[in-house]
Amino acid sequence: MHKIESKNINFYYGETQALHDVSLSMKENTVTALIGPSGCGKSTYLRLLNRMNDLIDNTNLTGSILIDGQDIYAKNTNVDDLRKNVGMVFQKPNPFPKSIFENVAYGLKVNGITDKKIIEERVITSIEQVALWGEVKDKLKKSAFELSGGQQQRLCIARALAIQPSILLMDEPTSALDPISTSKIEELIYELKNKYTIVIVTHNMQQAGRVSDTTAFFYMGELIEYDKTKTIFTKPSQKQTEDYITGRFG
Ligand SMILES: Nc1ncnc2c1ncn2[C@@H]1O[C@H](COP(=O)(O)OP(=O)(O)OP(=O)(O)O)[C@@H](O)[C@H]1O
Repeated sequence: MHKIESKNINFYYGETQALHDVSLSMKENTVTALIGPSGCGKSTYLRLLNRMNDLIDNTNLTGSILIDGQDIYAKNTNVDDLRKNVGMVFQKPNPFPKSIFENVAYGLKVNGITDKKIIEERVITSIEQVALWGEVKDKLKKSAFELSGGQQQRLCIARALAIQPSILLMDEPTSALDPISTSKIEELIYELKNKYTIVIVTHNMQQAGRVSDTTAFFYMGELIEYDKTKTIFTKPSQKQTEDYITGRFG
């Protein structure tokens, strides 16, 4: 069974169809990169996986998305539980105006965890998981805004991990970061796939090549090609994929 299975997805913003008959499935503990030129539907697809598009008015979805075999758009789906299971990290680091500790503890508290010891343990584990502990252990009470952009992004990943998701969605997580921070996040993604299933939108082809097991190439709302990353970058079967990865358009 696939961890994520989407079948015949069509998605509309009002009259505009943003995704056309997309079927895409991902195995557990893998990293999948979504690539393609601007406006091709990558983020739209990503946001369907934790129902973030529900927050936009006048949208319509047909087709089905199963996570662990359950239809996430079924009437009885609890969207809060879904979003706990499917964490998300955005393009720009978006820490809350709170301390480093509170940023990571926040989601736990919102989800009803009150035991201080459990909160502390989870905060520490999550910060360790993103390889940030050494850099922040002496200033957990300081504002998260005092961290560098790269540290803030790792903190946001820790915040997402603290609520123990099994899937992590990342929408261009390094596009606002310098090369050193970017490589730290890439190393982290590589480590995290042992425990999580990761889907990452990236404009950076080298990054897709470095971090992902499989790559999906989207063009104008269609999934043109989906294969092992190595195959996509060395022997794509579609001309459009080849043109894109060789920089002929996009
Ligand atoms: N909130 C929205 N309302 C209306 N149309 C939207 C909305 N968000 C995206 N779209 C449209 O849907 C299409 C796909 O957009 P999407 O953001 O998914 O593409 P993308 O591949 O992620 O692009 P980028 O790489 O530039 O982020 C585009 O035509 C876009 O204009």
